[in-house]
Amino acid sequence: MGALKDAVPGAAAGDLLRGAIGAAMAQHQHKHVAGLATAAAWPPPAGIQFPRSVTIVEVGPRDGLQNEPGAIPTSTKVEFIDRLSATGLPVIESTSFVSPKWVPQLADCSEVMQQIQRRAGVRYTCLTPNLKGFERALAAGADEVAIFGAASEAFSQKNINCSIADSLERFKEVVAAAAAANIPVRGYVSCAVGCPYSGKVEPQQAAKVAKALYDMGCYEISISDTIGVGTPASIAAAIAATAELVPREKLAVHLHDTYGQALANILAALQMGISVIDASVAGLGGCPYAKGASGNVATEDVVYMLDGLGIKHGVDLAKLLEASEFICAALGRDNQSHVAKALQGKRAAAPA
Ligand SMILES: CC(C)(COP(=O)([O-])OP(=O)([O-])OC[C@H]1O[C@@H](n2cnc3c(N)ncnc32)[C@H](O)[C@@H]1OP(=O)([O-])[O-])[C@@H](O)C(=O)NCCC(=O)NCCSC(=O)C[C@@](C)(O)CC(=O)[O-]
Repeated sequence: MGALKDAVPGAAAGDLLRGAIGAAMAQHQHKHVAGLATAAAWPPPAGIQFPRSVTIVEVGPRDGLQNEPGAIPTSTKVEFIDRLSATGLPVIESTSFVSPKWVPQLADCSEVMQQIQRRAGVRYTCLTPNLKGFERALAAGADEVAIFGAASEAFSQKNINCSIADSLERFKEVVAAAAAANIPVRGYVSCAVGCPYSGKVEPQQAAKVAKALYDMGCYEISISDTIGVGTPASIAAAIAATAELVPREKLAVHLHDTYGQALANILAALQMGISVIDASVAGLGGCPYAKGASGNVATEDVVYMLDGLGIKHGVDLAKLLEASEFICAALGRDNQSHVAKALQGKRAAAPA
């Protein structure tokens, strides 16, 4: 928030909190950021291969907001999603249809889905833990839903109040209802390398749950480091074990950055052929039922790294920065993206 206030001399905090950065200011920022080059692309060193293009799944409006301490107006969430839609991001996980008693921050999920301005080519997706959640998501116009299993029994109990086996039975109902409604279902395997309650998770355990989700009909499985304890070695082990049971091209990664390993872990995943990456603008995020978990890898940082690697992603970094500054101002939060901070610093130093 500090950086944005500095960029807008005289702006009252209340103005920033209430909402929209004005269109004129957004244009001004865009012009300045657009003038700041992103990473120059270098060819990969001999013997190292990366995917030619990557799909970024933006989880900021869901994962990023579910753990916020203060109330966030529905209009702020809607504007955040609409700004993200304008960046070229192809998938925006917009909210969760979970119990409002468990995640009060997303209790306005139906209103959010009904009020966003849908942009052609963008998939607006939602988390659904059970049939009730799926039915609500369908009624609210979700393009796609995600079910979220865990590789750790303890986390499954804390997060969705049932065992892994029971969760898989519930998810089958969601997948069947989604198939009948022609809605694609994505699957998460949370705590794929570490659990806040039971510690280290074996790669085979993550792989087993991933296979169960894939076999029941999920079109993609996101291997998730919920508490950000993974390193390139443990993430690679989870991917390798899972890829023995689920086609590699059906795998994604969802990496929190608690220990500052997320970008390194993504690089390892890219080298293993993974081409779908979850990320959260400004590094927002965290699970209310995983104590100590910090935000996801920042989308801006992922975009910058992909640019440097010459990997296509379709996201406009300048517009992403606008969305990122908007939500940080609305939440009164510092931006956790290194790239956002660097670009803000450059902009502040640039002649007017
Ligand atoms: C799964 C439940 C519902 C079980 O919760 P429960 O208490 O065992 O469920 P219940 O069936 O007994 O229902 C309790 C109440 O919730 C209602 N209810 C039940 N379901 C719904 C629904 N879908 N929508 C709205 N309301 C619902 C239900 O109707 C009832 O209402 P009451 O009769 O008391 O008034 C609960 O534990 C829950 O909602 N958990 C979600 C927690 C959550 O969202 N955690 C954060 C997700 S992030 C994550 O998991 C990791 C991920 C995906 O980001 C990947 C990563 O970062 O690693």
